[in-house]
Amino acid sequence: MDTVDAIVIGSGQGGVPFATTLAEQGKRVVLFERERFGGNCINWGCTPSKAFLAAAHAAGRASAAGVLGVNCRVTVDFPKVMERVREIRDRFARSTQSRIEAAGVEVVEAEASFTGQGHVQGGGRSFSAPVTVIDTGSSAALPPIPGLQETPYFTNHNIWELERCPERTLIIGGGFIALEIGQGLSRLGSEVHLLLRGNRVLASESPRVSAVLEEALQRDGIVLHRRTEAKRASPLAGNRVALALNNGETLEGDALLLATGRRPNTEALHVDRAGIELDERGHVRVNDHLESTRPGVYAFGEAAGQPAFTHVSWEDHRRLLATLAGQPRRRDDRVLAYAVFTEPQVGRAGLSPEQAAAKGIAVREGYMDIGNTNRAIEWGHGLGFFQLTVDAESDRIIGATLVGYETAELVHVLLDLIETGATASQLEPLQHIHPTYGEYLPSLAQAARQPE
Ligand SMILES: Cc1cc2nc3c(=O)[nH]c(=O)nc-3n(C[C@H](O)[C@H](O)[C@H](O)COP(=O)(O)OP(=O)(O)OC[C@H]3O[C@@H](n4cnc5c(N)ncnc54)[C@H](O)[C@@H]3O)c2cc1C
Ligand SMILES: NC(=O)c1ccc[n+]([C@@H]2O[C@H](COP(=O)([O-])OP(=O)(O)OC[C@H]3O[C@@H](n4cnc5c(N)ncnc54)[C@H](O)[C@@H]3O)[C@@H](O)[C@H]2O)c1
Repeated sequence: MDTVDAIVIGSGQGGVPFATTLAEQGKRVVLFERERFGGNCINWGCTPSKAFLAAAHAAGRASAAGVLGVNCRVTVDFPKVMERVREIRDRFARSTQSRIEAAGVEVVEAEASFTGQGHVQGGGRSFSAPVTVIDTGSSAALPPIPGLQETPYFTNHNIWELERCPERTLIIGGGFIALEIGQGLSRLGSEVHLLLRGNRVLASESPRVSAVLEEALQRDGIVLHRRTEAKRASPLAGNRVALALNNGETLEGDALLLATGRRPNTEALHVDRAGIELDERGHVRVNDHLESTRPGVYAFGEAAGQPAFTHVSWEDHRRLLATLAGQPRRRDDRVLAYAVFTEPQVGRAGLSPEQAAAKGIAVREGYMDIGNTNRAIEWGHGLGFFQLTVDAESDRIIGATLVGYETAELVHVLLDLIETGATASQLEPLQHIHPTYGEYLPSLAQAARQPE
């Protein structure tokens, strides 16, 4: 058993900068990784999905350019698309490994687990440290469908190995992954069917977000099956699949993608041996400062049940470094922002009106149908809206939902205004560049003005 200054389990989006920062300060740091360097985001999440969507949206935009008078015949070299996706993923994973090694972090390429004494072991090595960080992320949660284990299926983990575009893809789920990968496959030539357990896509967002996305997905030719559950999965010849549905129908496809949420990677850790508690969903139970029920053992990112976004895990590493340095930071001390990278995109920051209502905050709303604006008409973008949530009492901007072209970029304006405590009255007189989508943000603040 070896004593070091810090142990990090998992080379995810928070674990790597946490380990390298301490190592660069001269600390002895050991990092365990059981699979590929860079975790979910680089290998099976953000990086491959966004490289894939770059190709898909290029195809989608070219196919839709007829409204501009530009007629394109799109042919997709699917193997080349996927080769590029994997090359970018592999490049990012290699550069993560180089970064870890250059910082002087000791790497153990093995699965880590706790011993009864609270030490961490793996790959025939055993360590103890005053600070241990669990950054083990999550994996796809599989729906309990009879026959699934005998049926070939994809998750976000293996879909990037596809060599041929499936003629017909069945996707279970209507959340982030189903929408991004589903729209991507559709734009690259697959007939995509989304099986929604409920009545709408992105059910965690306001219904008007779902309505715009559903319209966009249907324009792409995606078939939505509402209130539809698979009762049995079966393999067919040639790696094809059949799903028996709750409405009595059977749907056959060339590929099945499961996109039904996540489960934390905490089983293999045997945390119970070290007196570290998990919550009912398997996340490491942490306090406001990301410390587990065992002093000196911390968890962040998805393993700790933080919102499942890369920038949240990354921010968690800064939160923990600051906490260890005696500064007052909490696990939720930033405004949550995120985006769905469909077309149109969904850019979100802070509270939706529904979330504000659930917290008992009285709000005013600003709303604009962005499809009718000059910019959208000039560019031929028909779909989208901008929405602003303003605290009725303080006039502060507390949330925004932007659905439209590249709104994942634009929403940062509002994120920064929320973070800095700006009011709608401060946004309203600002001057933005013409002709941009950004120039409608002051008008959005005006739309949220208190009726005189
Ligand atoms: C398809 C998809 C697309 C996504 N797109 C985006 C996006 O565009 N933007 C965004 O912000 N987020 C996105 N996400 C979410 C984002 O990828 C995750 O929230 C983020 O990677 C979580 O980081 P983490 O630090 O919690 O863990 P991870 O990045 O998952 O890292 C955990 C690491 O721990 C390792 N590990 C697990 N158990 C052990 C063990 N016992 N011993 C040793 N090593 C272990 C794993 O192998 C892994 O490398 C996407 C996710 C998916 C699935
Ligand atoms: N752009 C991004 O930042 C991005 C992209 C992809 C994923 N992510 C993160 O990863 C998380 C996981 O993505 P996801 O799409 O797997 O989860 P999700 O929570 O977004 O969606 C899960 C979907 O599966 C459905 N579902 C759940 N259990 C089911 C069952 N048993 N049968 C049928 N349907 C079922 C839900 O109704 C929902 O539609 C996201 O919540 C997000 O935080 C982020």
